[in-house]
Amino acid sequence: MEPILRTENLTIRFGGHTAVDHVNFNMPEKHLKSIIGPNGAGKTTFFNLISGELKPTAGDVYFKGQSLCQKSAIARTRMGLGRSFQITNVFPNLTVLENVRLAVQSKEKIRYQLFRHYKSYQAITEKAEELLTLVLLNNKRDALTTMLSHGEKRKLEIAMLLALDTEILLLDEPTAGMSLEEVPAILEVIRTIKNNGDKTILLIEHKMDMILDLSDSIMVLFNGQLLADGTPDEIMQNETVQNAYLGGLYDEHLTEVK
Ligand SMILES: Nc1ncnc2c1ncn2[C@@H]1O[C@H](COP(=O)(O)OP(=O)(O)OP(=O)(O)O)[C@@H](O)[C@H]1O
Repeated sequence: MEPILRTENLTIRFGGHTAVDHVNFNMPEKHLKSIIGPNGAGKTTFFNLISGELKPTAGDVYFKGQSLCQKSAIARTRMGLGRSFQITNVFPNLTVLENVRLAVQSKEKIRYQLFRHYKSYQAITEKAEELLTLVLLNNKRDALTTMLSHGEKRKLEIAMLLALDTEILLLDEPTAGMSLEEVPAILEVIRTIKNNGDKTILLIEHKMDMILDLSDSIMVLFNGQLLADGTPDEIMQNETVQNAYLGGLYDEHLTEVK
């Protein structure tokens, strides 16, 4: 079966530095794959190449077998590749519900262009509320976005990404900058999305316990190259990964690999 997403020799150079170096990877549908690797390994750059924010120097990305090299980031989102919003893209002085409603509306507008009457307005609100419940944020629906904690903002980003209803979700460090108490809620949100069974998820994370808990597979980037790709067990036992990256950096007491 054709993977839903794959890359072929994906490469980008910044001046003399090759940040992503001939990466071949593929994702089966409805799979959750995590990307790990030390700082500067090329994880975010790899994401940006997939989402279309960066153009590769060589190689290509394929969505359901279709080449994406000529597709803009917006075109890729329309096709079904969603990347989490940065919170800077939301309206800080609107409420949480209003922001998600706008995201739902933008998706519906793309599809139907017919949202003028009350019934559809109500449907949008209901969809937004459903998403806020899914990300455990419904209790903050009437709060101004600017008042949210960091963890709550990350949940809002996920709700807005889900509003776009894309088949693939690209989540770049959803727990970055969170307090330890906030992490389990995000873990729960991602687990719920995964268990709903209709999304393919690509996740960049540094928290090893979370990665091992959630992932169907893990790929390891190192100096822009794909060092390994396998099940969590395979990756934990992979000698090359141990020597190059995990060895000495990860033990059972240390939950975050940097
Ligand atoms: N626009 C750019 N111009 C020049 N160099 C860049 C650019 N973007 C990324 N790089 C370089 O490419 C390399 C990979 O960066 P990237 O941010 O993808 O790593 P990362 O694995 O996501 O790291 P982190 O875990 O710290 O987020 C780094 O050496 C970085 O300095």
